[in-house]
Amino acid sequence: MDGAWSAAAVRRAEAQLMAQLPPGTLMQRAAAGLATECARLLRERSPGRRRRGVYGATVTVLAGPGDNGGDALFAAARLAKRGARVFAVPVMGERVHPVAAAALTRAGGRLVANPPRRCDLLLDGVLGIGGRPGLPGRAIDQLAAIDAGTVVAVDVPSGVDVDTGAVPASAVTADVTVAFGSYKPCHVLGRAALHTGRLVLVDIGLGPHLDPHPAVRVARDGDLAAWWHEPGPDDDKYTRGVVGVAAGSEQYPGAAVLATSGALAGPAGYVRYAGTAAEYVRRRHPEVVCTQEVKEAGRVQAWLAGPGFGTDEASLTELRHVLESPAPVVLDADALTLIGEYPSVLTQREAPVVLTPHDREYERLYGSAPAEDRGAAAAALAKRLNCTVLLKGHHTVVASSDGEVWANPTGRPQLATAGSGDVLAGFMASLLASGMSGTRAAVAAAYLHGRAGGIAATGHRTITATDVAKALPQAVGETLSATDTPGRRR
Ligand SMILES: NC(=O)C1=CN([C@@H]2O[C@H](COP(=O)(O)OP(=O)(O)OC[C@H]3O[C@@H](n4cnc5c(N)ncnc54)[C@H](OP(=O)(O)O)[C@@H]3O)[C@@H](O)[C@H]2O)[C@@H](O)CC1
Ligand SMILES: [K+]
Repeated sequence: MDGAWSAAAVRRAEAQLMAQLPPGTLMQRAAAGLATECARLLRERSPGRRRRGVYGATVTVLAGPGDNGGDALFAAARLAKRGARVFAVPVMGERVHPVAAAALTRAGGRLVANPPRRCDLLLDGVLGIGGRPGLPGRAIDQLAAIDAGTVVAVDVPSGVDVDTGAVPASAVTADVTVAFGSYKPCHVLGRAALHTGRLVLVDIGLGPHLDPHPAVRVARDGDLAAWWHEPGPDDDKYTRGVVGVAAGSEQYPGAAVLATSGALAGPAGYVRYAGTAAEYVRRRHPEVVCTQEVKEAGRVQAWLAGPGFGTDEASLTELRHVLESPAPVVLDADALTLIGEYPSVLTQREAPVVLTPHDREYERLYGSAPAEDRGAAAAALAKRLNCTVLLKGHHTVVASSDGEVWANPTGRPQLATAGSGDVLAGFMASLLASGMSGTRAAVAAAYLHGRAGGIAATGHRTITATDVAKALPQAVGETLSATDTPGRRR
């Protein structure tokens, strides 16, 4: 697992580490890592650039008043020593880190008010973890005026809200963000994650001093491999878990087909379908056992209810039957609308429930739209309803009822396509049926679904939900084989 730590937590760790080191050591570590990454980027081929390499490259620094500007100026001094033409623009009056500015001028760089209109690399050293959201006017003007080959954000893209990932005012949009010591929530949450670009972590030795509980958790391949229940020689289709899917209707049979596709791609051994689209499900998936009603479906280890399910009286009755079962449940789409109208159906439930709202469904459940702090928004709903919440978005967030927040690192805009959520929900129910906890099932499903979207999109501009379902087994295979951690057996 990776983590993202708040600015305050980073400062606490930094203070502990700095007490053991000569002054300025951490800034030099940060600047060295930043310069290395910049040099690597300058060596890369880039369409708008005439030459490759550091020597002769034009590098512009937007330098703010604090240590973030200091990091940028020290890194730029290293590039100037290697022959780059460096121009640094102080963006808060004349306030710049004095020692770093002196190092830059000694190395041949220049402090200027008007840099060249074009540069190969723009270093955003305006604001770091001491920044409040928004940019100073001079930074906004320079960003608009400069045509930069590559924009590198120093530690964080300036202007974003570091701790929440909100972007309430202007902010830098980076191609690459070079983070020091640890990730921060803005790198993985909300709209700020879209400003981050590719994320590079420079190790400055902060790790042992960071609080063991990050503000936001980020799953990695190894987590998935450790959580995945690999079938053993004594397993059969029942012991691997049975998934029940209550989805689709005569009007929306596709939701039933897609949700069962997702369920079939998961680790459970058996998929049962209950609903009025049975004929369509049978035709597409002969391996699914179909009934008309939830009560006829028999025992399952997890239910999915909701996609294409309808919101009438009959649907509410079926939802009640699902919730009466002692099994964990994923509630999606129409089931969320029903829960919004009849919240009492959720009370008295002991087995885990995972809710998968998009923003409008969230509003129906919570009474107001999710706040820009999407981690906090998901956690508030999870706490209120005592459920796991998977809040969908370009960076999907999962929150447990006890306040753990996870940001999903996979996924792409093409996944916002009809039926993609049905596949996700069915797959998640299969993970639950295999014995994963509600939060892990939600985190793992988002992760693998995003990865499947990536596989399906390779070489294509558009993808369908069916493509995503078909790519899920490959996403699982690649994820589980990408690590040496053996899959745990039950
Ligand atoms: N932590 C670590 O381990 C390490 C940290 N390091 C580096 O230090 C960075 C943090 O540096 P930092 O504390 O000096 O804060 P930073 O963000 O540069 O600027 C604060 C200044 O900006 C101003 N200001 C704020 N918001 C504003 C706004 N919207 N618009 C305009 N002005 C605004 C604010 O002024 P104020 O208004 O408060 O007087 C204050 O003067 C960190 O991100 C990393 O790069 C590494 O060197 C080594 C290891
Ligand atoms: K920055």
